[in-house]
Formats: sequence, structure tokens, C-alpha cells
Amino acid sequence: MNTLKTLGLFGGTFDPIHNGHLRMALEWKQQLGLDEMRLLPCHQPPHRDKPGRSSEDRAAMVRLAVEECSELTVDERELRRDKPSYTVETLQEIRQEVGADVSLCWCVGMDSLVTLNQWYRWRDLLGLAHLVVAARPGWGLPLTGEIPDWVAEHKMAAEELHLKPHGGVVVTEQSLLDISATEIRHIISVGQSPEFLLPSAVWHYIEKAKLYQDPGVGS
Ligand SMILES: Nc1ncnc2c1ncn2[C@@H]1O[C@H](COP(=O)(O)OP(=O)(O)OP(=O)(O)O)[C@@H](O)[C@H]1O
Ligand SMILES: O=C(O)c1ccc[n+]([C@@H]2O[C@H](COP(=O)([O-])O)[C@@H](O)[C@H]2O)c1
Repeated sequence: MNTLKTLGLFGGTFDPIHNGHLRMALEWKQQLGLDEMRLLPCHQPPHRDKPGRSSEDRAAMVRLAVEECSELTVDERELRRDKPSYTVETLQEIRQEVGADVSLCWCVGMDSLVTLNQWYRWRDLLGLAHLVVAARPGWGLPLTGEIPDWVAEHKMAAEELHLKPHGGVVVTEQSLLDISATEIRHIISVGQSPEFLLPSAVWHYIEKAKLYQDPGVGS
């Protein structure tokens, strides 16, 4: 059987992007042997309040972060759709661009998986891509319910990402960094430094643009 080109896609609000995201994206690419790994900053997160920072600021920080790592790239397509950034629509666009014979791997943390059944047309996701899920500190999948049943039905070995273009759920084990954007926003809002939690170029951008300085911004 021929092996397929594999394209990893990691979407996020990235408000701001941090080393937890970057480390995870890099580990996915390396551990799964993906040919490419793209970060996709979302424009309007479908399931949470509009971020206080503009899409342009959040995407600029992702660009700066990725400049420091030759293995990662940025895909800014969601910024060009002035509507909620539904993953199924992003995947439809990418599938149309790459054709049927590329393996698309939509990557999420476990906290995203536990609410997957609230995503727009969530059952259609596997018709377009695989779902790759990393365990995240503090987040476990419940043993019973709609999502665990769906995961059990579609669970697949990581090697199969190279053989099938879509349709499987792969759970990865990684050395995750316990960092969250919420924590970083809080640290900055109380006048402390978030250095070493995120790339220094991103911290310089935040300082220059005076982002996250209002009390209460951490929420
Ligand atoms: N430290 C981390 N380790 C593993 N996965 C993470 C980590 N931080 C975020 N993720 C995952 O990255 C994706 C994008 O997350 P997001 O941009 O919301 O970051 P966040 O740190 O969770 O932000 P917030 O604290 O604002 O919710 C999600 O799939 C989430 O599960
Ligand atoms: O398609 C949806 O309905 C949907 C609902 C929630 C989240 N997502 C996507 O999941 C990714 C992670 O979201 P977040 O809020 O954890 O940063 C991001 O790319 C979102 O666009 C997508």
C-alpha cells in the first residue's frame, strides 16, 4: 500500500500562543512523522466569547512564534472568513485544495475533545480528516457517553495516518507542558513577566502592543 502525504493541522485561539502549543505541535509532527504541521489561528472561536485581542494580533504572535521553528508553519485562512471559524468548513476548504489522497490530521488537546459534540457538524469531521488528540494535564475523557463511544468506534493506530486520508481518531501520549493562555493573560495583567512560558519574540510583541494589561483580562 502506498503511503500518503500527511498534513497536520492545529487550530487554536492562541490568545496568546505559548510553549505548550508549540511543544505539542512539534512533538506531533516528529512522533507521528507528519510531512507538514500548520498552526491555524482562528478568527471567531465558535464556542467562546470573542477574544479581547484582534485576530491580527493573535495571528502576528503565531507568525513570530513559528519564525523560531523551521518545522512549523502558519495557515491564516480562518482570518479571511468573516464568520465563526467552524473546523468542518476549514477542512472542506483544505480538502478541496489538497485533493483526496492527502492524509489530513486535525490535532486537538483532550479538553477540546471532551466538548467535541458541541462543534458544528462534528460527526462530519471524520469524513474530511483524522482527529489526533493529545492527553492534557488535568483533562481525562469520561468512560461512557456519546464522545467516548464515538472515539471507541473510530479509534485507530497512529501508523494508519499514513495509509488513510481521513476517518480515524488517534490518541497520542506526550510530555505536555502545563501552561495555559489563561494563566499567561493573568500573569501579565498583574504586572508579572510570563518569560519562559512563551517565545521571547511573542513576549516582546505583547509588551510593545501593551496587550493583556487590564485587570480581569485573564478570564
Ligand atoms: N499546555 C497545553 N498542553 C496541551 N494542549 C494544549 C495546551 N494548551 C492548549 N492546548 C490545546 O491547544 C488548542 C488551542 O488551545 P487555546 O488556544 O484555547 O489555548 P489555551 O491555553 O487552552 O487557552 P485558554 O487558556 O485561553 O483556554 C486546544 O486544542 C487545547 O486543547
Ligand atoms: O467547529 C466548531 O464548531 C469548533 C468549536 C470549538 C472549537 N473549534 C476549533 O478548535 C480549535 C481550538 O479551539 P480553542 O477555543 O480551544 O482555542 C480552534 O481551531 C477552533 O476553531 C471548532
